[in-house]
Amino acid sequence: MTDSIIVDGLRKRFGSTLALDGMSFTVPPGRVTGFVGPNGAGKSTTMRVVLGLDRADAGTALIGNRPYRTLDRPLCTVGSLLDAGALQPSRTARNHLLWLAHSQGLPARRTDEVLDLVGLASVARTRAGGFSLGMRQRLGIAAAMLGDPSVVMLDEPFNGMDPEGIIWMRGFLRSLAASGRAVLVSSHLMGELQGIADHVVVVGRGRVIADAAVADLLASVAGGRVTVRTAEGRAVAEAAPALRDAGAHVTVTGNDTLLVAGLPAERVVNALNRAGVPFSEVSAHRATLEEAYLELTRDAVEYQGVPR
Ligand SMILES: Nc1ncnc2c1ncn2[C@@H]1O[C@H](COP(=O)(O)OP(=O)(O)OP(=O)(O)O)[C@@H](O)[C@H]1O
Repeated sequence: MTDSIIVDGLRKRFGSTLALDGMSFTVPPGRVTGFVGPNGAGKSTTMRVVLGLDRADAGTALIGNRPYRTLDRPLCTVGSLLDAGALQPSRTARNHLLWLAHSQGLPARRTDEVLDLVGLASVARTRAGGFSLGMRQRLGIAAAMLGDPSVVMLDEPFNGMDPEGIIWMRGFLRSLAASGRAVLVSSHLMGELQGIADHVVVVGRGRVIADAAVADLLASVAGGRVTVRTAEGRAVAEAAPALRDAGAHVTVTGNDTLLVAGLPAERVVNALNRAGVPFSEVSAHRATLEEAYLELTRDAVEYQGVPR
């Protein structure tokens, strides 16, 4: 599979709101790309434009080098889940999918295959109106997979899922990428993306703030904070000056503990050894994707709580 999503210079205004302000990124095949940003950053609008549901004022959105509207059999190229609530509550899960399959000229047997795929085979003949949000998400994903698409785009698929559902979703998204599909997943749950996304596109105020491999993003934000534990009483008088001489910013956090910034762990060890300060621990902090995200989006949050 070789299809990508290519978003280039999208602009979209709703009245006085500039929802998209030059949104540009690519989602290549074979990996999970996380699409993250604060409320109102433009994630849903971007996905709607890619799917031809909203028209951009400027810019282009292509799937496999073609605009969505020109695809011959859209469900066979791109599968999407934007709103899990969008179903006929009186239809059974199977009939919902049968109706969709029929409208796209897809064989009826695909409905049973995708119900199996998402773990809903046992409730195939239950009315979807009674489904929990997590089950609706699964049904929405089953619908997205009907045409065996090469591109998959899911808006907040973890919404309403219980822990078991979240574990299932993680494995499912990884398997989609492993089979060569281009996968775009929006989420507020940064912890979830850390486990599954290879790459993240971070957006704020309608444009891209960061477009990077998860590993690179974490390294850039880690900031090299290191915790040091010395022998009792030697943190202030001996370790701190030695580390400051080596160029570190040092905060003494206890009688035998220090927090060091601006010096990698190996150089912290070297400085302590040179000064003859015994220590029992030198540990580098690993930034989480959540920390990286908060740092990147600090200036892009539309609604920020003001402490009173
Ligand atoms: N149909 C619409 N009419 C008016 N304004 C809209 C419409 N759709 C989106 N907007 C506005 O455009 C901006 C971008 O919204 P969008 O839903 O794309 O953001 P988002 O990143 O998906 O946010 P969330 O995480 O809250 O879903 C917001 O300010 C939103 O209020």
